[in-house]
Amino acid sequence: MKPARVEARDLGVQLGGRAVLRGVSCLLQPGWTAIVGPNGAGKSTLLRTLAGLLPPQQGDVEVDAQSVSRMPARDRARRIAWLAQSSAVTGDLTARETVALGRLAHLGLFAAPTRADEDAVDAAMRATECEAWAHRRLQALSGGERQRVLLARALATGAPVLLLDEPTTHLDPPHQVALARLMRHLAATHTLVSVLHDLTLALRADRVLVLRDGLLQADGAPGDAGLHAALEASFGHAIRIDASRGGRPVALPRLDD
Ligand SMILES: Nc1ncnc2c1ncn2[C@@H]1O[C@H](COP(=O)(O)OP(=O)(O)OP(=O)(O)O)[C@@H](O)[C@H]1O
Repeated sequence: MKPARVEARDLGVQLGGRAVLRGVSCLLQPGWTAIVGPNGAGKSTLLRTLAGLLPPQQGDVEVDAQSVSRMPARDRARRIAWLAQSSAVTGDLTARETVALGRLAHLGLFAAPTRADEDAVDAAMRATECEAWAHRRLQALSGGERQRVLLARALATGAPVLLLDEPTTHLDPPHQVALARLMRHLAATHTLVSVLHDLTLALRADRVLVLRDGLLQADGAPGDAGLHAALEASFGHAIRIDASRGGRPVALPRLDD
């Protein structure tokens, strides 16, 4: 799979009469980019706009120099996979049937899944460790189990661009660690973008974008002093970035001072 390059230029999005994104530009290269920022900063809106699900009133998004807004839906689905922040679950599908939906854009009309489609579904379920519930109904799974199935559906698409909105939501600590490892692994072959609230996890990405009030405040590598300053400014006095531990920066909550 050839990793893709995603370019957002001067994005402006208004929702309910409010400017939610204001002139956001960024170039997302193969590797792992984390998007962080306070609640309501516009992170999910940016991800939906990058995915081509929300047409911006201003600016454009291109994947490998092709505008996502003009891309046929099937092409878009093969190139960009999106994991929503909270997915409403309806219907009676099993976990495996849900993951198999990720292959839809690869199937011809009325065509049965090929061996390659079945293998892609199995591999995605193994990657997020959800094979054990393959035949259970999605609706009957816990929040964390369901999140892993929905992540597997995104992986099963085989899309080079993965846009994950708060993928660690509902996951227990061991599965948060497993997901962090998976994201590092996927970053070698994908353009992976994840919205995260866990700043220490975000500082494991190759690059971190800080969004506040719809404006891009910083775009830097985890070691950049400018990025640390933007994080501390964006989250007020609630956090402190400590760059000294084991050579990797960590975000510490200020509980006692
Ligand atoms: N459909 C909508 N109509 C009006 N306003 C909206 C709509 N969707 C989102 N907003 C507003 O846009 C702003 C940005 O929302 P968004 O979900 O992108 O924020 P976020 O950074 O992802 O927040 P969080 O960390 O809380 O998930 C918020 O103020 C939100 O209330």
